[in-house]
Amino acid sequence: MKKIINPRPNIDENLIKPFREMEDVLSLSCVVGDAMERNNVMHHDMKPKAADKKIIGPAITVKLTPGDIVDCLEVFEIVKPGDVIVIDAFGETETSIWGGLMSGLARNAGVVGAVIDGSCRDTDEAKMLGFPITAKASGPRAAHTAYSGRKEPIEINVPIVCGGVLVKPGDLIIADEIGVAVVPYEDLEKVYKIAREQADKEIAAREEILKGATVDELLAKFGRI
Ligand SMILES: O=C([O-])CC(=O)C(=O)O
Ligand SMILES: [Mg+2]
Repeated sequence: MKKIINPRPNIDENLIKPFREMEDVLSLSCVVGDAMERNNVMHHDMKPKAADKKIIGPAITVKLTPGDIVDCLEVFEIVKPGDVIVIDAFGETETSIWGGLMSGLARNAGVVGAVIDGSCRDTDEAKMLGFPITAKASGPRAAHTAYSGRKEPIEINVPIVCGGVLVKPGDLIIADEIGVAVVPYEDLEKVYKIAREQADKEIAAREEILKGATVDELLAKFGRI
């Protein structure tokens, strides 16, 4: 059975940290998506299913196999604190490939969230643990792994498609209650600059609106709404 387990890529935390510091920015997935000309935004049905917490961190990717999807237990040996586990389960919504015990293992490893193009379960447990999961669906039926003992076929740290977007190992994931934006690793510096500028303009515009500014006044001052 196919099994590819690539090491974690080298990730410069200095490129990730400024995004982590944007945690309090409202509509963060929108702001970061805008900074990429509204590209690299996952499908709208990728939504939080567990803890009410933003997910910001570099992707450790998992690619499963349609028709034989397994739990990605080996990923816990590779992840580092701050990572996000991103799983391509081919949009399969009837078989969950992530559960509460896995959320606990991920949390213990310092993983800041899971993003799943597929289904998860035990979301009550993940909420109790404070572990955020963004997924397409949730439901009780799980993969065969616990019965079969098989942990393959699986590929870890290969390029995947998740929520319709290409995700390479090390790309930055920004997931909030609105959705998920993916910043390619090589674009981090450029996208951060644009996103920070937009966030600052929005903070200023929000204040003006609270004071009663009109559309024309806002356009004159900020160039856009
Ligand atoms: O049994 C599974 O497939 C996963 C699960 O429920 C858990 O991690 O708690
Ligand atoms: Mg469980």
